[in-house]
Amino acid sequence: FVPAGRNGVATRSRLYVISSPPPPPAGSSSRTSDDEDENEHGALFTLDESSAGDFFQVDEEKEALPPMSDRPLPEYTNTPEPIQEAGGIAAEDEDDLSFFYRDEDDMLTEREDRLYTDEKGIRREIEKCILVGVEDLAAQRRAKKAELYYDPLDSGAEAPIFSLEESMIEMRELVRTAGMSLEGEIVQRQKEVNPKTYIGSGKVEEARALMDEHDACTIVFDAELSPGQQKTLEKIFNRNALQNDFLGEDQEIKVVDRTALILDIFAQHAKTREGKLQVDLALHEFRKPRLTKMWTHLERQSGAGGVGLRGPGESQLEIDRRLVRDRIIVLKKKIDDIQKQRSIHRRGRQRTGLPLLSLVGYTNAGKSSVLNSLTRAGVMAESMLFATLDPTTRKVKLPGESAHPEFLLTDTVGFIQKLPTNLVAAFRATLEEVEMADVLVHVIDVANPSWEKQERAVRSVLSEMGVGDKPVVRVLNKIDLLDEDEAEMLTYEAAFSDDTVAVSALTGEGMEDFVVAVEESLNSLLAPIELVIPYNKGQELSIIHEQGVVETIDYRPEGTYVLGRAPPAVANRLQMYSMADSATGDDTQQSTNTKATADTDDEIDWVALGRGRHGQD
Ligand SMILES: Nc1nc2c(ncn2[C@@H]2O[C@H](COP(=O)(O)OP(=O)(O)OP(=O)(O)O)[C@@H](O)[C@H]2O)c(=O)[nH]1
Ligand SMILES: [Mg+2]
Repeated sequence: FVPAGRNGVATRSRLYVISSPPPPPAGSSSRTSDDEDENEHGALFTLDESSAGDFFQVDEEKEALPPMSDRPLPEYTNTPEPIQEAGGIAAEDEDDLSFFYRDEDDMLTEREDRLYTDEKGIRREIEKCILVGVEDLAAQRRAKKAELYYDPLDSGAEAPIFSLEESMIEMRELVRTAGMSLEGEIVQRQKEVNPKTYIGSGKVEEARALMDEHDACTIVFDAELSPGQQKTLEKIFNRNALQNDFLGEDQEIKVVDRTALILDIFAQHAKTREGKLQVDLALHEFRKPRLTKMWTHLERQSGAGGVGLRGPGESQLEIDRRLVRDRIIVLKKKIDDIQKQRSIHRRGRQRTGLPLLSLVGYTNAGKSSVLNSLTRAGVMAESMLFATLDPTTRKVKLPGESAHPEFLLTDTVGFIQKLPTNLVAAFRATLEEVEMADVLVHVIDVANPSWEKQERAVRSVLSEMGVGDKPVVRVLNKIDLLDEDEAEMLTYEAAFSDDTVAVSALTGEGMEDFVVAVEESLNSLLAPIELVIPYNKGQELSIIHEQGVVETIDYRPEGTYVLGRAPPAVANRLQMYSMADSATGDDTQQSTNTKATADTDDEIDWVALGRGRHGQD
């Protein structure tokens, strides 16, 4: 069994190490945990060992963190000055005053106001909306051209452009996930965008009439609206609303664009403290430029109630701006602190060292289901977009005589086309997991008619992130939903490809192939060796056995001949026994000894790996 954090072995892969470890379950061979799944519900990830079956075993512990209220309060230098103000923003003020005593629990409750609980205790949506789809004909034409020159092997390929219908299907799903009821749709095909209202004035009228007809209070645009466009549209719709007076006094028509809709879903799904802080930051960044434009009704010198609490000549708008600005500073600071904590955990994982695989893929592709099917980790898998927002890592043990009996698998947030970059940036933590991974597992929902475009959209994000050249295992998921011919075709295609497997995470079909593909991808991280090891260096031989793969072994007079693969650091260290100088092949001589030392920082702890296997033997 491997003691966590052996000295002198620097590793590339990482394992979460708990700072104050709970007692390991009986039979556990190493100590692992996830710093990320700090969860308010505590018991989201339950593990049913008995159901893990013969095939996969799960080794999992959960970090035992004290409840938030019991933890020491961090010190902040950027404390915003307390502001008290009567009127509409009182809640914000209160939040600022007690900022350090309660925050994450009270954040992001805005959404709740739009839901109500019925007599059976079920939450129901009250928000009716209509959806506006816009097809940019010029962009579509460009896309068609690009399609002609599309090179499937170019990992840096540009993101594909989804057709109007494909995009609308996705938007309907997003609207549903956000908890609204979709009452009607309007589409416009246009050559250029109307700078004031995005869509043409005729379409605005049409939308108004449709909203009128259905008593809808929200209009969702499948586009990124500028703050100015949003303001103009809101003005137009609300003027009409007031004239028709069907919404009552305090309800206003909201104009929501794609970014705002996705942010709303993120806000509803954020579970961990870090996730909530990140979403809150993204929301504030989103609102900041809209403050001036959108909330012009706040733009007045506030009267009663502000005495002593306002800076000289500060208007309501200035106060609002200051509140948002201060909040952004504090949120950033808090997130920074968590990131520091995270890097401590990461160093711990690096010491223990197991290969790290990261699940990536379009939202709803089945990433969490793949993780579940492998580990029965009980990660929430739901038929909604962006069910997962926080990275969750599990240790997976493979069966039998495997060179890589254990690895870590991280579930991450899903990608979506046209995702604004500032939103992506808000999920730095998740993206870091992807950057750190040795191998990416790209899960693709082949039951979705747009799966090829979705796959390309993901690949273009990956290459933007600079991880486009990491080894990838392509998982064609949900084959159970395809008709027989289609399923057969994809399975056939996968059988001819080293890095592609066709599976159903739901039924477990093809998961054995997945495991083999993972093994192969991990093997690709090993360097080929051909050595003759003197008999007095028997220890070196066992290291190769443990950490690498031995293909041929032969006992010769001068020592043991070994042909196989080993981690690059081991291969480099044993280079003095290399057969490279002799006439037989030269594939071990790929780096010098000096490089070997430089490389060690970047290494996987294969000793841990090998011993893990021997522990099972
Ligand atoms: N029929 C079928 N459904 C599947 C399969 N894999 C996943 N699903 C379903 O697809 C939905 C989405 O699965 P998730 O595992 O939550 O997908 P995800 O990629 O983690 O999604 P996000 O976290 O929201 O990005 C769930 O309803 C799953 O039950 C499969 O192989 N077959
Ligand atoms: Mg998920």
